[in-house]
Amino acid sequence: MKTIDFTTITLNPAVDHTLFVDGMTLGSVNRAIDFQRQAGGKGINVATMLALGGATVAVSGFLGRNNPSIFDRHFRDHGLLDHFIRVGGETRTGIKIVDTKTDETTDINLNGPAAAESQQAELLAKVKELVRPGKWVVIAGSMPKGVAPEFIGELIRVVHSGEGLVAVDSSGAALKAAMDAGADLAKPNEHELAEYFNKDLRDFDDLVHAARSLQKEKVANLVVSLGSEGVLFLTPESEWKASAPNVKVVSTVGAGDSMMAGFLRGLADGETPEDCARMGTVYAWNRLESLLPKLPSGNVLKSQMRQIAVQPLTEAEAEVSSLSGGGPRQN
Ligand SMILES: Nc1ncnc2c1ncn2[C@@H]1O[C@H](COP(=O)(O)OP(=O)(O)OP(=O)(O)O)[C@@H](O)[C@H]1O
Ligand SMILES: O=P(O)(O)OC[C@@]1(O)O[C@H](CO)[C@@H](O)[C@@H]1O
Repeated sequence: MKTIDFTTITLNPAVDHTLFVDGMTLGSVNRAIDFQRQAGGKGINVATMLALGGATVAVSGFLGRNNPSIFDRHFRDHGLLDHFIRVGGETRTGIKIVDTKTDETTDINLNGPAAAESQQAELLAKVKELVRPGKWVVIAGSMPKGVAPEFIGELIRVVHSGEGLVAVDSSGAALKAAMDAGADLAKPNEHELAEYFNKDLRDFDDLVHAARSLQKEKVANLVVSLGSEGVLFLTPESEWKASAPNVKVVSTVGAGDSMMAGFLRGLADGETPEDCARMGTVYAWNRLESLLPKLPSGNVLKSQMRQIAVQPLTEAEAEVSSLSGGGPRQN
């Protein structure tokens, strides 16, 4: 089999329908000024950005048998190695409404087809085949019907038994199961972090405290994405905060997935944690400014890396507390 640099697993992919509306009004007729339909789902989005960066990426998970063409085309166009298990029914739709007046994106994610126990066993066998020692396997996105959150733990054990590394982007019970099973990297956003600890994170202090305790107790590499406020990256050796310069946001769909791709690319290339935070932010930045996934040439990427503001987390904490007197964050 071809060399595989990364594998991504999307248990619940989606055909994303992005609608641009100039001023959305609930309860009335709205007209879209633009529309885009593309193959999506968190693991597929991560894989696409990794492939655009030059990596060989295998994609797996569960894909509906009845509407494969948009995915077949996407995998072909990006050179993704298709190892999806086909399940009965249609891959679900994800509706993304981008309000160009407020710059807000609203997601309505539909339910996808169920994966039977035999198909889950098939996926575990497939992942066993795809794992490579020292290479990252990404498990990203929600769980489809019929799949228990603990299945993520089973996937992690298969990857670890093949000496691979696991990065997880999930939420709720699945994130808990992944933390208990010993994932090597996790990328919750601040809401998922609050949900994990079942408490409000009222200010930056609360956020940092929660991130530190998750990193110390459960996961070596913790990435906490903070939307327009940037990202935190905590490892056993160091803690960083990074943010992009002024970004002209076209859509936020897939920004977190692109960030994950950039971090993994940095880690796989043996970059410092500081440069991994830069790379993650640059990948997210490029995704935010384009409706279709894209990455610039190496030289432009390098110059973008230099524009990312990165500081030790302790420095960011001191800045925030001197600005706010330690009070609640102003978003
Ligand atoms: N408006 C913005 N301006 C600048 N950077 C942004 C903006 N929105 C997002 N980013 C960058 O993209 C990264 C990921 O965005 P965000 O935190 O929204 O993703 P997420 O919530 O993790 O995504 P997902 O829904 O895929 O889990 C952020 O950490 C930040 O670096
Ligand atoms: O329902 P999930 O699996 O949590 O998220 C699915 C999804 O919103 O995530 C991607 C963006 O991150 C989209 O391509 C896709 O529609």
